[in-house]
Amino acid sequence: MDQAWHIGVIGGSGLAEGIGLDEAQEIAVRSPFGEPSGPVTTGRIGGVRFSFLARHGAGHRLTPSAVNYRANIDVLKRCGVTDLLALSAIGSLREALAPGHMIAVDQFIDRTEGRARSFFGPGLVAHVSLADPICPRLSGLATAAARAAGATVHAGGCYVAIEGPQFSTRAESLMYRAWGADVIGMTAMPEARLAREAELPYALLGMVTDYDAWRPSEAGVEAAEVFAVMKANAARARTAVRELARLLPPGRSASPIDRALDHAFATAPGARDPQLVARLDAVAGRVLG
Ligand SMILES: CSC[C@H]1O[C@H](OP(=O)(O)O)[C@H](O)[C@@H]1O
Ligand SMILES: Nc1ncnc2[nH]cnc12
Repeated sequence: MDQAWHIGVIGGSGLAEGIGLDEAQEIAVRSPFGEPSGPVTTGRIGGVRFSFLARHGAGHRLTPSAVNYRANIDVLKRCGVTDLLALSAIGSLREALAPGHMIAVDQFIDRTEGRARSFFGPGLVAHVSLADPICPRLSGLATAAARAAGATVHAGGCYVAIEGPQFSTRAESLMYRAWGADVIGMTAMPEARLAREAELPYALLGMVTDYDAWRPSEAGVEAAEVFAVMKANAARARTAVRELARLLPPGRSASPIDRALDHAFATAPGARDPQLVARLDAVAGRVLG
């Protein structure tokens, strides 16, 4: 039987003020994985439930490396989110992806270092599939929603996630292009990995803010450029979320991602660490009981 949609939205740079939910309520949700970036704002658009979390916290306090991605995903799962839409500022590695455009990415290259990238570990080993890290259904709906909001939207593309906080050197920027990456950012990994472990279909709508550092005749990206383009496009991103609410089919049919953990566990039931299992009550309660 179909269930009700409950869309989680993680707002990135330029979207810390939220997405404009009706009947909005701010709730502090605790996580066994530590401090999330801030409270969750939960509310409605039309008949659809949404929960919003500002990735870098109120006032953009957290660096991409300091964001507790595990706690963020955990609290959204605890709120009952069924699907997760990430909104991010991204640099472009392709001429055709111009500042002001949006892109619904569908692949990742992960160059981040030292971030907690799994809910699982010693005492409960799990391996989920990440071949197709993006949910095609949610991504398709987000693409249509962004187009309905008036944006030029590119469907599909590869996002390389760097550790930051510095932007890339010209040599790195050229190397990522040669690797086949189309856009660059600092936050989608490990966010997308963790969403899959938490059985949350994940899509990422990126707002192109700059051409990074690969164009020979141009200076490399500066933060001011990113903030200015984001400021100019934040309203459109919010409209895209409202359009998404309008475009969602009335009921949510099951997704294979809802069962990503079905065959993922390597550790035998009797060998599992009860403390870790307890921490996983929200993320993996469906399979761990
Ligand atoms: C402000 S420029 C770099 C910053 O912007 C992006 O953040 P987010 O993905 O949360 O929108 C990028 O990944 C960096 O964290
Ligand atoms: N060029 C860039 N590199 C990394 N993250 C970004 N976010 C926005 N533009 C970026």
